[in-house]
Amino acid sequence: MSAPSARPVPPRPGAPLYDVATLRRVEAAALEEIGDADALMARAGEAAWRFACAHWPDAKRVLVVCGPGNNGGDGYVLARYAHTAGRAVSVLRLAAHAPRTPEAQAACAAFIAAGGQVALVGTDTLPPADLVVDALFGLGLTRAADADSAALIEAINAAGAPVLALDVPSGLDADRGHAAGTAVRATRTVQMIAGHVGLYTGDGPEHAGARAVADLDVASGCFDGEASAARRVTGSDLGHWLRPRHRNSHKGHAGHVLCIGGDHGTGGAVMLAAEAALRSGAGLVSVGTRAGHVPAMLARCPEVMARAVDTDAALGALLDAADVVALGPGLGQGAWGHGLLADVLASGRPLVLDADGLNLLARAPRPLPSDSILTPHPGEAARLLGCTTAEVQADRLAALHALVAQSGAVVVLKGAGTLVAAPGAIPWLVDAGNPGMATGGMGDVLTGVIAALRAQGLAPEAAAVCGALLHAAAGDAAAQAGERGLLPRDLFGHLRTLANPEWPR
Ligand SMILES: NC(=O)C1=CN([C@@H]2O[C@H](COP(=O)(O)OP(=O)(O)OC[C@H]3O[C@@H](n4cnc5c(N)ncnc54)[C@H](O)[C@@H]3O)[C@@H](O)[C@H]2O)[C@@H](O)CC1
Ligand SMILES: [K+]
Repeated sequence: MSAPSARPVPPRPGAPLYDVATLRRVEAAALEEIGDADALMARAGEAAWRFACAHWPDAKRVLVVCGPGNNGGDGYVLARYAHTAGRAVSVLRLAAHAPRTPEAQAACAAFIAAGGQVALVGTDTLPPADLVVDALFGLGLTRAADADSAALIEAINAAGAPVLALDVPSGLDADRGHAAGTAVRATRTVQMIAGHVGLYTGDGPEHAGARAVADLDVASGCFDGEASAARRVTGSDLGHWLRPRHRNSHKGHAGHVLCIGGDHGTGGAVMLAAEAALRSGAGLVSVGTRAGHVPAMLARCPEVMARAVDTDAALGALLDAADVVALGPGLGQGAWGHGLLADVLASGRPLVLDADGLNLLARAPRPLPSDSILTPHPGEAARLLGCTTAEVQADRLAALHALVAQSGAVVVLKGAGTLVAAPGAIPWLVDAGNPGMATGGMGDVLTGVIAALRAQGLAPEAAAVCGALLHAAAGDAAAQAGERGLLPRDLFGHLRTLANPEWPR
């Protein structure tokens, strides 16, 4: 009799996202293969029109704002389809934005030949419309929008109609996810050929709205030899990492997490991390904290083994028993926290470092165990890098790479479009989470989740990305009841549910 087949392993998760330089090369390869630049633009404009019809089938008055480049060209093609379909189409452009490329000029001429009209627009209020199509700037944006373009973008945002952005919401940097000046706030964005990394992190999600990709039938061979800038994962990818437990599991198999932190006045932080670790499947969770917080910890969660760590001996015993240490929530930056960090680093235990653990590291940089995980928010990242939070947010991917290079660790850069990277690996982008999660204590929960997954045997990179995803997905589930007022502890029940994806038995 043959052995029962192994449970199916899903393919490597994540959809590739690309930077502009790579998309330009892919586009060039596609143009070479197709042999006709107008044909690719025709596909883009037609795909965008089909997308508009699918989402706004009843839009009678369609306003298309065209810029000077090929993004504007896509807009002229869409306008021709809309006009031919009998919609009331207005194409508007700034006087300075006459089509400059041969393809855009041809698309504009074809629209006019079909009976369409192009009007010059000032920077004042736009005429009423049921749908505004933003074809002002795409991948070719090279600097913050000039004054007239910025005013036009403001007019699009104030139009009071749904906005469909072609390829990129105009004004957004498609690599960095940064809106240096003003940028279109789209209802939806249809990206051409492949996903653009900047639409998924930083300012990107806010400006792009719901994102889709029109692949324009570009052959997969056009991507040969091209690396993605990031891999996008969503809650449906959790099953890749969260396998069912073996029937004969015992608590020793699920690992022992030690959470350390909770200086005077911030005891709740380490309690949140500890409970999150239990709800994410850690077999045992210990807490080392200030003596005054031990009774509250035990009252809140009797499954936790809470100890005062006011002496080195007490900490040593806890460290000996731990598989993974989560250090930082509520730690403070005083002598107590400083001493704990030094002792934990000396122990060489696998480490998840957060909050004041990171701030102490920024003040006194030192080597970390090679399998450490750091979970900075943009402010902590800025302190580690010696720059401003705004500089981190202006180029989150660059900040992520710099943190990995600096620390040699796996880094989770939190914020909208959380990024995760290990040394030498393509970053992960977590496409989940919501603004309701901008609440004190939410990061402490993430620390506990990641530590628990690490303790259950996931390698550092896997624990970090799966943990960030599990945390964000739990936040989304909790936000079903509303984003405002969402508390970190509202995630606990959802962590438990989502940590157990359905698997055929
Ligand atoms: N080449 C092709 O056949 C295809 C092109 N596509 C479209 O083409 C777009 C890229 O076209 P382009 O490379 O022409 O670039 P864009 O159309 O994005 O913009 C380039 C133009 O905007 C000007 N510009 C850039 N930044 C500015 C600023 N801050 N203020 C004022 N003017 C500014 C540039 O001088 C240039 O004239 C893509 O985003 C996509 O929409 C895709 O549809 C795929 C096919
Ligand atoms: K655009």
